[in-house]
Amino acid sequence: MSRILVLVRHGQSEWNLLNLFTGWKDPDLTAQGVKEATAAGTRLKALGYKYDIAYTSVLTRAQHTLRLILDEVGQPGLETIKDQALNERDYGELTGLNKDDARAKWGEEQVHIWRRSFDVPPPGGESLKNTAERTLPYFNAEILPRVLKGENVLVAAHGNSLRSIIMDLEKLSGEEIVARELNTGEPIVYELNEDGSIKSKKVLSA
Ligand SMILES: O=C(O)[C@H](O)COP(=O)(O)O
Repeated sequence: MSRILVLVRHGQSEWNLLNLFTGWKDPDLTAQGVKEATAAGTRLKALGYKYDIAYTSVLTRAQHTLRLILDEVGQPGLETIKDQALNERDYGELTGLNKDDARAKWGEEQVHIWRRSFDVPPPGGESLKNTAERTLPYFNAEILPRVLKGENVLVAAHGNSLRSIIMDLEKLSGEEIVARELNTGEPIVYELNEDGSIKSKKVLSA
């Protein structure tokens, strides 16, 4: 029984490239993002796992990343569940703004607080804590039980929706998780014990 859980942030998106706050907006991958997702699939393929189910958000960049990975691992038809619980954190009024312009307007420190504090939401948006309040009930009800019964599960999602899940899995504090940066298209492969604790973890870096 292998109990593999793979978490992967989408490849570079058009708005990542433009340095815009993205949140629930729906840009697709750039050519670079397509390469990153394909390379993530190649690295996963080398591990040799077969997956039982995949989960993704309702946003194009995560779904496209997942499709490219599934093609690479030779499971293009894998059952996939799309749910908005896995969407990126809603960036509220920052959505669509350039991150450097936002720093110029509100100051480096304030923008850093909005991006990386645990519980201070950007105006009209979600903090990481708010994000966890929707991702974790979904993860714990739908995804984790499948891994614990011995299935291999692939999740393609977003920087902050995955941070909230990693915080819970790795039992990190709010401070520890906001310091964790997730690279685009970089799979994190967990093997879990029967009780949900981590048996092993590998980050498949480029
Ligand atoms: O929504 C976004 O802009 C990014 O996907 C994540 O942004 P962050 O690194 O500012 O949290």
